[in-house]
Amino acid sequence: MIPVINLTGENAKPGTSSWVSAREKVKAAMEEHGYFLAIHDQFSSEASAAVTEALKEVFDLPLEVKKRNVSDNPFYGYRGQKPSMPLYESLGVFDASLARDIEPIRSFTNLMWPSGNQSFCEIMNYFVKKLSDVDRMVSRMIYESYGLEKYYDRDWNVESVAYLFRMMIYRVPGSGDDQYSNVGCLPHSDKTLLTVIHQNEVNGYQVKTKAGEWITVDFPPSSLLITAGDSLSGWSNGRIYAPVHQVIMREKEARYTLGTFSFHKGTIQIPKELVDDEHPLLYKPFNVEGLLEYYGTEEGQQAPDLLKAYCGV
Ligand SMILES: O=C(O)CCC(=O)C(=O)O
Ligand SMILES: [Fe+2]
Repeated sequence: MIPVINLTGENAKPGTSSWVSAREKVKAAMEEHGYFLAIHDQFSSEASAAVTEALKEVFDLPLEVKKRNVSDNPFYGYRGQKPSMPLYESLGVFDASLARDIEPIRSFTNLMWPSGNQSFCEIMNYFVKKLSDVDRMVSRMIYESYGLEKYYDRDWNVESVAYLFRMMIYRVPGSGDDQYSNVGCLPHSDKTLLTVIHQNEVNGYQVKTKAGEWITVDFPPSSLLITAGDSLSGWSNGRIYAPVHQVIMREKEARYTLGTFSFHKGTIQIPKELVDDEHPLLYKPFNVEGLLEYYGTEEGQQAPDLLKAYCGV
């Protein structure tokens, strides 16, 4: 039911026949489900344990310290204390150069611990690199699978794609102000191109199928969840599905996750190759700032199909 794709070994080597077959599986999963679990051999269980410890350490800091994590965009900084999501808190680091440069993570670390925290900085930087590498591998596969590799370097480079890095905690139900809520995260689709999530061993992520059924995603060890967002769905002229998902906490331990969220910095325009009689143009050119802004409005919140309401033809 849940697509699982191996992105290790030959499958991760562009040009090999294994890569081509993995690529076709990625395309099929993204069109049918809008997400898949990637099997990935790069995280040792020690690295996963270390990053979970680091997440505990940062979320254990006093609220006023976490609230120093502010951003111009309300979606990119500290989020928490929301009555509708009493178990949830998250911290964000936004910077285009995140994948190549330790500086944004270092300045976030220094904001949380003015006297420094080298091990936190190193483990987060390691994960940001790995997750954004997977984002780049998967996006390359998607471009190739549509025969659009000629646009890949133009579209998915350090100038055009920005990575938001987000750390998240979902506390055990009963531990928040609302004793009865098990809502970790309310239903939504991501506004990203792609989202890549790593979790500790606690499940809770649920995704809604096209048929409207909720399924809980059970992450195998060392796996990553790759989800398509509205930006990529729009770019693909609706071929790729951006699934609605939520987090429901049913376990006795907190769930810790971290993820990279890729955003296109300029205007997204559907490639002409993806428009034909069978696939008439669905969206006008759009940008993600505008989409996020519209999402924040009353009208955007009510829209049954956000992208269509925002920039539908
Ligand atoms: O933490 C997770 O598993 C998912 C979080 C999520 O859906 C989001 O931040 O958009
Ligand atoms: Fe999400």
